[in-house]
Amino acid sequence: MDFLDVSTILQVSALFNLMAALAWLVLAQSFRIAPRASRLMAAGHLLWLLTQGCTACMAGWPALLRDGIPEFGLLGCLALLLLAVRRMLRSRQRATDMAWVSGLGALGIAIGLALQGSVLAQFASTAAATVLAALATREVVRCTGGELSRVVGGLTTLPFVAMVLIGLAHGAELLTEPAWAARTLASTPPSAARASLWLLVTVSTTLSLIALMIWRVVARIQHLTFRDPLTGALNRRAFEQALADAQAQLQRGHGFALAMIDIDHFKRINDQHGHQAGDAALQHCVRIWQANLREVDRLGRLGGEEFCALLPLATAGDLSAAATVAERLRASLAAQPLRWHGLALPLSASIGVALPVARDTLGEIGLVRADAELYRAKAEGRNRVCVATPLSGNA
Ligand SMILES: Nc1nc2c(ncn2[C@@H]2O[C@H](COP(=O)(O)OP(=O)(O)OP(=O)(O)O)[C@@H](O)[C@H]2O)c(=O)[nH]1
Repeated sequence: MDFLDVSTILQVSALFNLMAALAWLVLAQSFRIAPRASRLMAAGHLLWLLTQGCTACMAGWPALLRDGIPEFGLLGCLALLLLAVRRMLRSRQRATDMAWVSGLGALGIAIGLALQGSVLAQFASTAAATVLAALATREVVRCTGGELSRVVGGLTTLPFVAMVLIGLAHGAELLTEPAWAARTLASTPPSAARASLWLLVTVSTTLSLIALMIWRVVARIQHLTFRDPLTGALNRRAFEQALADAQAQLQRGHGFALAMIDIDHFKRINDQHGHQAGDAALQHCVRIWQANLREVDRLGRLGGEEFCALLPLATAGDLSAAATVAERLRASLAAQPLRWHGLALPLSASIGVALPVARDTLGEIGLVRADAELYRAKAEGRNRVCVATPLSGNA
């Protein structure tokens, strides 16, 4: 079939890489969407385009260039892809592993070229590129696992897995078929099947990255909608929704408790050390409390320096379990002062705990009672937990 000849596929691939590079640049420059990741992706596509372009027209070039350009190009593209994936997913993974793998790969290619054995150069670039693709796969699985549905997560990961498999197959081919491998990539144009496979992988990897970017934008919008921008705790609206949901669960026998929390003498921090210190104190408190809560617990900022923790209970009505959690929140904050410009600012909080009642559809009774206990804790000297006696009608 004419439309499947190698040069047509390579032209389509070149056009695709050019368009993709431009699209990533527009996203980065005009829309400021994941700008660094988008720029890295654009650089990756342009490098691939350049590599393909050189490969197509270097018949008369010195052997060193003919053999070296495709291998260094492949390695560079995979390194850029891994960096882009990590930026896109806001991974905290350092780039040390990427630098080591790329460095060793480049060294292997250089040794292969110096020995005039393109097999070694090809093998080094394939091995390093495969490891980089595996690192990118691991990153995608780690960052999206549990966050995306299985189908979407699987589809997004698939192109990266395919890259690893192609790398492994090519590596095995180089090792087991030395007669084939003795010919260089430059002197052996890829078959139509191989060129199509690479085009497919390039397109599907780009689509995957776009899916990850959309996921990131949606996650950001959700964060802005449901989270307090300063501390990352749920905002009031989201917390009230969580409370209403928990109340609905209470009717079905799933109990929960409310712990109303207020930082003690917070105004003093603002007055003595400035508003920025106050903001840092709020972030410090939430960081500590989140670390002492379970995944199922919900922490909301109701306003100013007032927070509320919604604590699902394993046993409905188990007030002592809720009191234990509240005491843990209090004690952990009291034990960890805020480090601020060389000072250690002690912080404490007063906490009121109450059990909601099933007859209250919106959870307001629970909130009011937890609030009353909070004020009792303040009145009794602060930095303490006060627990409400259960009302009749508790689930
Ligand atoms: N830095 C900062 N301060 C805030 C924020 N929201 C509210 N505040 C301040 O928090 C302070 C709350 O003061 P008060 O209500 O008197 O409470 P307090 O000083 O903690 O006293 P007690 O609760 O009685 O222990 C006020 O000065 C508010 O301006 C915020 O987002 N950042």
